[in-house]
Amino acid sequence: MSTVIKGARPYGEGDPVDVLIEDGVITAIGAVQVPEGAEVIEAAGQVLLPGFVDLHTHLREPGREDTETIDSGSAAAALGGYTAVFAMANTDPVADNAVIVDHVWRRGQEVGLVDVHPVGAVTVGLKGEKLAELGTMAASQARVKVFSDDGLCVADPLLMRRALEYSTALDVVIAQHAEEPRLTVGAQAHEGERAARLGYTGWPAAAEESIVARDCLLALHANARLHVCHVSTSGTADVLRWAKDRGTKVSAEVTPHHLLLTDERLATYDPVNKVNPPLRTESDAERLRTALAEGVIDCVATDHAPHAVQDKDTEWSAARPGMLGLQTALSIVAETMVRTGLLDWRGVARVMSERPAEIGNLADQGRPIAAGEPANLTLVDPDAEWTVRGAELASIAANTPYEGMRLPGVVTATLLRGRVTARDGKIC
Ligand SMILES: NC(=O)N[C@@H](CC(=O)O)C(=O)O
Ligand SMILES: [Zn+2]
Ligand SMILES: [Zn+2]
Repeated sequence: MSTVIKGARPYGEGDPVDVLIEDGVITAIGAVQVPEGAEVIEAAGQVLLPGFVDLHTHLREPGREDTETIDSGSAAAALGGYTAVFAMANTDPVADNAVIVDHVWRRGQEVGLVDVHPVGAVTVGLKGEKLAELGTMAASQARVKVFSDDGLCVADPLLMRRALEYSTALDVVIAQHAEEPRLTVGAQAHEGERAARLGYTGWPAAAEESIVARDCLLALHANARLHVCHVSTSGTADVLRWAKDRGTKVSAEVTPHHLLLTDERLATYDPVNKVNPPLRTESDAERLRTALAEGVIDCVATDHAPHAVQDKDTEWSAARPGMLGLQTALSIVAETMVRTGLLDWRGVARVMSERPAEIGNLADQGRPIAAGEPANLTLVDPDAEWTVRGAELASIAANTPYEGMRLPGVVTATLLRGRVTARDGKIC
């Protein structure tokens, strides 16, 4: 089985080249003779990148298959240019044991569009009371590499410390949803002038920053790896810079929506804009963009969070937090980071593929585009634009905050180990 991508520009650099892929591996780059019977993808100068890796996806299976399944979520991921995603543990039942994580892993392999790596829960039932069996999950068929109670914060400092200590022996990473729960009781939106005017209880920046600071110190003293989920404030960027300068093994992600959207959206009253952590101010978003460009924030993760109409289309306070992200991530990064000159395409490869693959400890993802490397690839038309329609996205739920927006950057093909999983907006 061979495929030739004709006339692509790896990392958007240099003259167009042909890429020959045989048996899932890149075997030649340059002017390639098309083998008999090979599948040909005419790239016409488009940008070729390593397949994207999402450290933070909610696929809702098991438990809420009315909003997303491993099948539908894998399709959304492939169409968005992803070749691997990490599926969060806040399912029903919770992914806090080997049976559930193995189901998620196996189902992902059956669907075959993207590698679905289950995230294991840190605490039993996400209850924050006692540690889940991290070792059993790490040794299971799913080989769990990332643990998180995402949706909830591991707030107890003693439990968090233990989790970090165990993680070093298992060579896994603890990903924290940084939210001091005592500071966010009843919180509905970013604590600031806009929330105050609408009478919403505020979600203060310090609720995030205080946990990030605490966890960085715990990780430093335990010599453990910590990953910070969905950074949303400029103060968190300050803490991360400080911690990294001191040698803390901390990594962090930012979501596309926190790069682009702000609490100005509160004025719409539309709960499609409700998310945790909340949309912050313009100056926060600006700082998150520069922190990502500088590497203070390591990568982009979608926090793709599908929700049913009845859980979203209600009054603000009753709506669930979360928004879709897999199929729009590349375009939001193109809009906020590439068009602004903050990142070139090599930088996009770093924040959407290489760094997330390293943090998630995936040996076969985020690899260089070179002969001998696995053919996990994404082809992007940087000049094309498209209009977002929630109903047309592959997810079962349709809660996109970008409805009707015209965005730059179109994923034209995704290849997983040489197999074309998505092409021109269709699943293959
Ligand atoms: N981001 C959200 O607003 N919601 C997530 C949970 C989470 O990531 O905290 C969800 O599971 O819906
Ligand atoms: Zn979260
Ligand atoms: Zn999440």
